[in-house]
Amino acid sequence: MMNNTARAHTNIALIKYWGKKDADLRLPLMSSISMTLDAFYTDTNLVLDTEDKRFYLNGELVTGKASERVISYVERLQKLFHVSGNFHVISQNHVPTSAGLASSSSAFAALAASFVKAYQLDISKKGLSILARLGSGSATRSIFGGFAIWHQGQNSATSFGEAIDETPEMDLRMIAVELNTKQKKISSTQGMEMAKTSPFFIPWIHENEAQIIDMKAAIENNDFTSLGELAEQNASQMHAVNLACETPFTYFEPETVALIHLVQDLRKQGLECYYTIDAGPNVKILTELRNSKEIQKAVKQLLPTVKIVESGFGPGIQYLNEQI
Ligand SMILES: Nc1ncnc2c1ncn2[C@@H]1O[C@H](COP(=O)(O)OP(=O)(O)OP(=O)(O)O)[C@@H](O)[C@H]1O
Ligand SMILES: C[C@@](O)(CCOP(=O)(O)OP(=O)(O)O)CC(=O)O
Repeated sequence: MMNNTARAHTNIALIKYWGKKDADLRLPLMSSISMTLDAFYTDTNLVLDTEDKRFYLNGELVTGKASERVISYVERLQKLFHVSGNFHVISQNHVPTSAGLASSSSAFAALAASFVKAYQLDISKKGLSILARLGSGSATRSIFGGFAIWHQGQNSATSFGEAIDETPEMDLRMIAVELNTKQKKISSTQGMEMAKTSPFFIPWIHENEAQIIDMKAAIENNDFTSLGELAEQNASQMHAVNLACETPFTYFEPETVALIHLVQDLRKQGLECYYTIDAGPNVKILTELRNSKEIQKAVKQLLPTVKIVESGFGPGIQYLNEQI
């Protein structure tokens, strides 16, 4: 049996994607910039010519909505490339699923890559990023390591991810504080639709262009302080949009807010760090290597039971061994 296993690492957006202009094509209303992480990843093998269509995640058969999303995604790619047949998607998440730790970014990047391998298609990384986008927007950026940008584009052909710097020199660590890794109630797809009802949604989109320019400059200049300040501001704005919706909602839990205060306090004490938060309660703290251990100690003191995972820059898409 051919092994088509692809490994994709998750990425965390520093300038976030939160809003679509075309839901079916997953065309965003803004560009986004991310850091690919080495600590979290997904391995996915698309097995062809099976008796039926199935999705296995972490060794268990998945049914219902989560399975439909994955199966209909593969069917969509099959149509695009004029191929057909049954398949099994066999995937392992080395990241908590649906908890705002970007499992969908690594999931659909790995699945798109495995599809391309299974059907022996000759696709560039840019093309692969476009295919990944059809599964989950943030997956466009997980094709690349280091820092990546997703250009919002005008249509499917112009909305793709690109590497900014795959082997950055910046001393940047991301400390993921896993408060709660239960599946969230409002998926990212739902959350960003609801966000459109917020009076802050249009201003949020307008801020994006300048933030992208500034974040690119911070990366180019190896400027951790500017990167952290911008990332924190951008994440806070995204969560403010959600709180002001017609039906207000938030992904924050009490511990999320406690960690925001902790980061601010540590900064006052001279330990430079910043937070970013995605569609879930978990907090990611941006810092430099020299302060990382002390910050983790402070988090443990405040919340002794949480799991903490430190991450550096991860690589782009990879294929695992050829034969099994
Ligand atoms: N390994 C996998 N293979 C295929 N689909 C997966 C895999 N892991 C997660 N998914 C699917 O990805 C989606 C998770 O996206 P969702 O937006 O809810 O959560 P998330 O993990 O917080 O990701 P993000 O932070 O990118 O929003 C779910 O539909 C889930 O079933
Ligand atoms: C807050 C975010 O993590 C939202 C990610 O949203 P998804 O990429 O999961 O959304 P869909 O395209 O609907 O699948 C910000 C980001 O990663 O840019």
